[in-house]
Amino acid sequence: MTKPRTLNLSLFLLQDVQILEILIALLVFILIHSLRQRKHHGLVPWPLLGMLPSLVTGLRTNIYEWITEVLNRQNGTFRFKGPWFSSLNCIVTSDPRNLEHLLKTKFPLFPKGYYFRNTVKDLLGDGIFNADDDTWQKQRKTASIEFHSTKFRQLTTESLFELVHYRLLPVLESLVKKSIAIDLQDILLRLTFDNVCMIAFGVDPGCLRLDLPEIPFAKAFEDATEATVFRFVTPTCVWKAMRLLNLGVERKLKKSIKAVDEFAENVIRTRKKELRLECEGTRQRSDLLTVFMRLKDENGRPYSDKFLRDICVNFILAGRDTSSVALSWFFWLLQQNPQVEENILAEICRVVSQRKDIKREDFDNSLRLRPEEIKQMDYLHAALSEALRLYPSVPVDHKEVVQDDTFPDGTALKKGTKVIYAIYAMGRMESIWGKDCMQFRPERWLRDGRFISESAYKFTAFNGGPRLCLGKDFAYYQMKYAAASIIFRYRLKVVEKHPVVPKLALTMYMKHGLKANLYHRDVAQIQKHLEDSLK
Ligand code: HEM
Repeated sequence: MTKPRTLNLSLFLLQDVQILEILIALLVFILIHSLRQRKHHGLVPWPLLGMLPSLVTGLRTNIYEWITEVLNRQNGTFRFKGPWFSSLNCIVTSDPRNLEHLLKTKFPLFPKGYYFRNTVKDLLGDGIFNADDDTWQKQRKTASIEFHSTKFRQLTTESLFELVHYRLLPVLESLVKKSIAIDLQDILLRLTFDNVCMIAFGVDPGCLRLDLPEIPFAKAFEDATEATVFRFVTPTCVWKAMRLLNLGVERKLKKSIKAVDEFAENVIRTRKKELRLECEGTRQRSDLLTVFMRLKDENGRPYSDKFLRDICVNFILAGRDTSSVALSWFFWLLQQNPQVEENILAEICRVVSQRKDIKREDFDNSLRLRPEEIKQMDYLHAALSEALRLYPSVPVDHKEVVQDDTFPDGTALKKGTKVIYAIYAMGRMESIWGKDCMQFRPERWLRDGRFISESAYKFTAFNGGPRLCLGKDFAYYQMKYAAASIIFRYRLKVVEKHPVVPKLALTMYMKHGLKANLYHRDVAQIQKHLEDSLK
């Protein structure tokens, strides 16, 4: 009677041992496989999951630092393998030779592509950031003519002057008087939002006011970009299912897009009304939205409200977030590099002291910088470029391969491959910027005191080739004007222990803003620079 039981037990143990052996063999196989793969790709590809576990580690820390570290180990290019069920496979590169190939030499082979368009379509629609081919070309041409017109330049100079002197500085002054710590990023976002609306749609939304009003649109816009970025790190089938079932992040996205749409629709409705009045003989307008409203599509019909909505949303994204987050990182870097701030102050005093009939007493709070003076500020231009090198407003960008090709570094590219170019990582590579690549050193941009620009394929903060940022000149002018006006009057001190980290979004916001106290600039400090300038 005991025999069969012993047999059963032996059989059971034997089975157990076999399972254990199989498991050990499998583990050894995975380990060897992973180590071999790691040699090739720098990241461990797990069966079924691909390199997803490594990506998750990156997402839990600082994703941009993680990409930089992997790219540094892999000489500037690596192939990311996602799980078998996902659409995360892509090539990530920071090699300037590849960038030139991608953005200029073989530009037609690398559109934004179906995957990108599909992922951001709910938010950006067919707007310029999300368009290829004819749709892109038409918007680019129209916007380019407008951006380079004298009228537009005049409009941008005047609107910025008004915003800085009648809104930004009074708001800062009132906060200084009340000794209240401010979120500088929030204030700058308000400034650039009002500014882009004024130049792109001729509308002043009045975000930057003394009472710093709650702007539901701004919150909705931030939530929408954040949720859209989440789609890039989620398998397509998963986010599509979540969208269908209206769950989690997708639910939030839908809600925030609704608020964004309402804002854009309101702008379009108001403008249409104004255009009708214009026909009846009131004042003429010539902002970007009006220009598009006067155009006809390929069927000779006016553009649809949906397309006009896309144009609005894309220009807000282009003009609002980029300059304000760049300025926030710039002020954060100044805090750690007080000598750079001192040099900027010295430059402002030197440039202004060249005015005819300038008197010492003119160097006070009422001083208003002039456009031609802003253009002479090469050191400030260099310092902003240096901030954008280390903290590019668009930290990564995306293209898709439409025909088999090979990168100059030898990487084979199959049709349909997604290519990520890591702009943040490019700014921090020793191979591109030298041993001091991590230092904030505006001098690297100067020769004999004059600003010298870098190749767009090394310094890709404004993109390059046919899709070079259309607002680059305006952005520099805007950032220089706002920065110089603030630095001349105030000293900034970031609140102690305030965490400064990037947020995962389409543009590189500071996750917790930039909480700081402002103090009036010491008059003696200004007078000293003035004495030096007048020597
Ligand atoms: C520091 C400020 C800025 C930075 C770093 C910046 C950066 C960029 C980048 C990286 C792109 C390429 C995006 C892509 O194709 O995926 C881009 C495109 C563009 N930018 Fe800017 N930008 C800035 C400010 C502005 C401003 C203020 C405007 C307008 C008011 C503007 C208008 C545009 C437009 C219209 C495009 C689309 C160009 C195209 O696809 O043909 N940008 N910008």
